[in-house]
Amino acid sequence: MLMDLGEWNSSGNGALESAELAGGERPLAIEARGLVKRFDGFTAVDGVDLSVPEGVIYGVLGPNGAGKTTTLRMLLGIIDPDDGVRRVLGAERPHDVSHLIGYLPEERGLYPAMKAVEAIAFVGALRGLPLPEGRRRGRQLLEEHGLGHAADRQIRQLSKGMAQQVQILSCLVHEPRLVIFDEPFSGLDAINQGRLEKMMRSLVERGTTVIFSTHVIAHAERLCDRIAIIAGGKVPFAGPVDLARDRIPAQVRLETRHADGPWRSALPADARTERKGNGSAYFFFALPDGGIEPLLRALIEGEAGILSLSIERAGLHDAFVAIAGEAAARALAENGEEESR
Ligand SMILES: Nc1ncnc2c1ncn2[C@@H]1O[C@H](COP(=O)(O)OP(=O)(O)OP(=O)(O)O)[C@@H](O)[C@H]1O
Repeated sequence: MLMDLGEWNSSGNGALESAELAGGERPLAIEARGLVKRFDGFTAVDGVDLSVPEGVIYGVLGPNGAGKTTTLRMLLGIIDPDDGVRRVLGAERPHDVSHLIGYLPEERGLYPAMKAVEAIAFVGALRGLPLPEGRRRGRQLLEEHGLGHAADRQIRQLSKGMAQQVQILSCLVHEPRLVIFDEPFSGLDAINQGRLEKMMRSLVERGTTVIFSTHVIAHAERLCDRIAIIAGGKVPFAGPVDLARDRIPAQVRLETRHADGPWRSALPADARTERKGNGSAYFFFALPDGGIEPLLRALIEGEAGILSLSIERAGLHDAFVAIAGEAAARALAENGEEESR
């Protein structure tokens, strides 16, 4: 049964998460609680909570089949959830605010016979923008993004990447407050990926909220203020990128003049060792829970001869693999249990 957000918030637990994850006083562009979607008995999305503050770039990360597109479609009102609630730009029915939203679907496609500028104006018209204004803005957008030469060419005459860029611009022509891009980088070359990143940043500078899904973590790491990781239809992590990186310990790389000594007992038992010919050694291990200071003390007192020491925080890629991998394995095990019942 669907509940409303007020009801959900008063349950306590969710209100806490919402305040924690939304970051300060910013109003939320999107608030979703307990979204569930089933297809023929298969649960594709299984209780997704999302809080996206206005004016940020928010990444929805997940492996193939994780439930990203299904979640985005529920937020847009393209499909309805079987359970849970969502509020988009303050509206409980996403269709009421569709004129404020731009959307790039995972399946690309503009009418092949349309000219680029007409295609942009057409998408704008679907969002309530008068066609002549759509044509004017469309031409301007194409010029601004280095595609002025393509304005009067049919979509079928453009390369796949160019057509995708035109479609991305069509999402912006009505100057939406919220843009949802499903896998916007796939199909673009490295130069155009860079341009798209720049465009996303400038949208946010103007106050637009940008949500995009991806399985290319580097884009999210460069762009996002906040992310949600979806795996197996659930959200094992939602929040600031740094918080995700902190989910796995930093890696320590230590080089000592001596390879052995009583100080070795201060190193984690699973430290990987590489001995060098001159008697010195490298050690690689996860930063211990107690931090580096107790270890440093032992190394200094034991005269290990520290030659170099670096502590590297985990990248988002490694954090993603750990968080998503664990969640996907859990979902698989739960599904197996359900099937065997
Ligand atoms: N209309 C549908 N009918 C049946 N199953 C569906 C439908 N849409 C999605 N699914 C299933 O739901 C699961 C989640 O799909 P979804 O497209 O949301 O994943 P995704 O995270 O976007 O994946 P990808 O990164 O591969 O695009 C998949 O197992 C998919 O097969």
